[in-house]
Amino acid sequence: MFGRGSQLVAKSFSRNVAAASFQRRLASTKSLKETLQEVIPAKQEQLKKLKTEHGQASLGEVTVDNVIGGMRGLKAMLWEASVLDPNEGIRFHGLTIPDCQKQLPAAPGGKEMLPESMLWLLLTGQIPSEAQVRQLSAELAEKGELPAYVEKLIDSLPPTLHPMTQLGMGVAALNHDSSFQAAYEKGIKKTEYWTHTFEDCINLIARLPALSARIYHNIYNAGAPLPGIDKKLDLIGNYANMLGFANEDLTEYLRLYIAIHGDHEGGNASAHTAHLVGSTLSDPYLSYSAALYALAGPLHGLANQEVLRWQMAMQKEIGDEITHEKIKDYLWKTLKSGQVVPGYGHGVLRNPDPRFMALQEFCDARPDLLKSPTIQLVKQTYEVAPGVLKEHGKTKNPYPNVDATSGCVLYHYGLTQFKYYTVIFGVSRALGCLTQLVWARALGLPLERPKSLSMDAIEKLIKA
Ligand SMILES: CC(=O)SCCNC(=O)CCNC(=O)[C@H](O)C(C)(C)COP(=O)(O)OP(=O)(O)OC[C@H]1O[C@@H](n2cnc3c(N)ncnc32)[C@H](O)[C@@H]1OP(=O)(O)O
Ligand SMILES: O=C([O-])CC(=O)C(=O)O
Repeated sequence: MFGRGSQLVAKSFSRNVAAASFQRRLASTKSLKETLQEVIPAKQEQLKKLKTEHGQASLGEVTVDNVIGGMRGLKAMLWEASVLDPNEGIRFHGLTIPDCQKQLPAAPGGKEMLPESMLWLLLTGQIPSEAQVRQLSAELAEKGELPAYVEKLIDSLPPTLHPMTQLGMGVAALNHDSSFQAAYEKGIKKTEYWTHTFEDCINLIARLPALSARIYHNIYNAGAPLPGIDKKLDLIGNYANMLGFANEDLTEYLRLYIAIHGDHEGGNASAHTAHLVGSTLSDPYLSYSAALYALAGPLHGLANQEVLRWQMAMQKEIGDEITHEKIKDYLWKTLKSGQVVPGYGHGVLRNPDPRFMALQEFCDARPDLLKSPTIQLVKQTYEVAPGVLKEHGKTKNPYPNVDATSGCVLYHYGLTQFKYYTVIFGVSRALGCLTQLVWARALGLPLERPKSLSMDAIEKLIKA
């Protein structure tokens, strides 16, 4: 799929990062905040050097297409934790998803990397030791209870209100207790911004499972008991428990899902929104609440809900005897009616999404998932859709993105309420968005304010 040369360079780079990180993992017992404190000065120095030595270096020109085409391809944002390659997909501090699967600590008795481990990697660029991850899980459980006023707010919402609307409201309301906002009002120095931002980010990540589970409970499970936080469980062990799913396979799936959806460089709509809002020094709760409403759009995170809706409509129409020919006809019907095929295409990727591949591998390793009609239909659609989209000739990327499969596994395990699926994505994307907010404060990044142009102004510039 990729050039052999670039594959070898990528492999050796990833091995080097992996070896260095592994040594650190064996050695360190420092807390997340202490580790972060250690790595900040070198990054601050790197930024200073870039500014003073290369501030005027060009990274490419800006075309009219960039301006009117959703800024596609424009290199215009600093984002530290991950970089997306159009062909290879995402790397977190240089590590691919398989690298992370090998190196990041799992839950006791589990196999999948923990989102806590991914958070550690995103924030510090280092692989944590098991002891460090257990300590972080315990800290998150300790901080995970919702304040009573937020419980009351969520309980007062109509169950017909979309779960993503509820999640954004709950996250915004948590800013009542923002450490950053309180410290800013008191008048702290800029060098102290990051510690308060960090405190808010950790508190928010800790509280997302209880908030998200409460939303699920109120809408789909009212009347059933809602368990509290178990201080001995990891973040997602608790989330699954509070959702009412004690199934260990689903819990492992959620750990993998939430770890790999955590960050997708900075230009995606949710990450970019968090960064933009955060650049005004809005606190992490308000910044991430805004990001959630970008994630709730069907061209972005909500596509995982749309895939299920689309797939079920297809199944209803073509019946139980599913063939490639029938799927092909349904794909053409969707395209000819002017709709997009959800779960396919991407703003940057030009190959199948490695997150899609990782979730497919999870299914391939489990006979019950392989037998599931919902998951079989994902595979059959994957066998046909790229050909149809190529023939249709519009999309630059005819391959599946992560949303093509993520919800189908949830459906198989009994989490069938697909309007809820983007909330799970929202629990995950906090890892990357909040990491960047901490770094934006530690690096003193400025207010984001690009220049816009009217069409007349563009024409004037072209003539000049
Ligand atoms: C986690 C994530 O956010 S992953 C993305 C999730 N979203 C989806 O799966 C929704 C379906 N996909 C899409 O709508 C698009 O591929 C996007 C929004 C993801 C990317 O959009 P773009 O970067 O503009 O894609 P691209 O440059 O290939 O678009 C060119 C044309 O192909 C169309 N196209 C792109 N993907 C698809 C698709 N899956 N089905 C049909 N048409 C498509 C676009 O709508 C556009 O049409 P237009 O010229 O009439 O406006
Ligand atoms: O990168 C993007 O534009 C969309 C995406 O896949 C994500 O945010 O996970």
